[in-house]
Amino acid sequence: MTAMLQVQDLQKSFGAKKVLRDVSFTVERGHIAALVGPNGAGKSTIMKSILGLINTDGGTLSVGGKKVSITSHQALSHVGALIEYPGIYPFMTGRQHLTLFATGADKDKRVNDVVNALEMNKYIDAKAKGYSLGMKQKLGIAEALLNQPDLVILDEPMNGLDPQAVKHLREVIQKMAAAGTTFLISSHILSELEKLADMVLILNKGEIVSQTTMQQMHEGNTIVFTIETNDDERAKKLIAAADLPLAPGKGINVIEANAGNLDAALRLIIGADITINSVDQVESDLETSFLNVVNGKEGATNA
Ligand SMILES: Nc1ncnc2c1ncn2[C@@H]1O[C@H](COP(=O)(O)OP(=O)(O)OP(=O)(O)O)[C@@H](O)[C@H]1O
Repeated sequence: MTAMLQVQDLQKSFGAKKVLRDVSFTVERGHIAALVGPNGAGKSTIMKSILGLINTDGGTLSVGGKKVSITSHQALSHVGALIEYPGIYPFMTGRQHLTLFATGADKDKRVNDVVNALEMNKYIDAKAKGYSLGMKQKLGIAEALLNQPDLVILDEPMNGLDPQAVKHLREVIQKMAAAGTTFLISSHILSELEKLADMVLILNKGEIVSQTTMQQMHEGNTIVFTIETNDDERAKKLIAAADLPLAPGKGINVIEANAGNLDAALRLIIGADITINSVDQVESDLETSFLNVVNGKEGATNA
């Protein structure tokens, strides 16, 4: 089956600065891909390239099997997007904005559906000049989702949204994905992307350094146990002397790279008559994996 989004060897420089280096990835229909990376990594540049908003220096981009470029936009007729800040006209109501962008035979129904889905009824008929940051952001998202797109590209969609709205947006996106819509989403809120996406692309300095499913990311995570004792200093020395791997930090953080490391550490501590107060498994999450990959502590895993 043709991938919904295919990016192949994408290159982009701004003047002498190389911003994207051979970026390649594929997102299949109905999947939610998270694009994560430090500030300036090139996330928005990738998104703008896919949307044919900027010239690229090399590579190919295709949506639903059709090529996209700055001069060829036909493939984008079924793509919704929110890049950076939503364009808002202060003296128009939210509903007027949506009606302006709605396509298809029953525009009013499309507008009502998206307003209901994103719970914007209370303010949709007020002028946008009175909207809060979060309300404007939701209007921008509503525009992106309005026309039943096949592919949706959202750059930092959670910006300005309260936790309730973030949760609600997640549910709307997952429901649309289950019905076949494909998403490419960037965000700095990694904990949210972790709940939302099923695929993770980590971008660093214009290169995809890791491309994996969310499940593989979890499975590949290192498990760390933190042990608290009545004599951490002595316990730590014993563990280090036995060559058991310790993660940096103040407490005793044993890395369970091989099964049995925790057992061995606990035996050493008990054997030395040191009292164990607690043993906790440190939550391993997307943030840890992200930091590891970006800081070069892990090799790239290509799914
Ligand atoms: N129009 C432009 N002219 C010159 N340089 C640009 C332009 N747009 C982006 N850049 C540069 O390209 C690099 C990547 O920018 P981009 O906005 O794609 O990063 P990002 O990953 O989206 O960052 P952030 O997380 O901060 O939004 C940055 O160094 C940025 O300064």
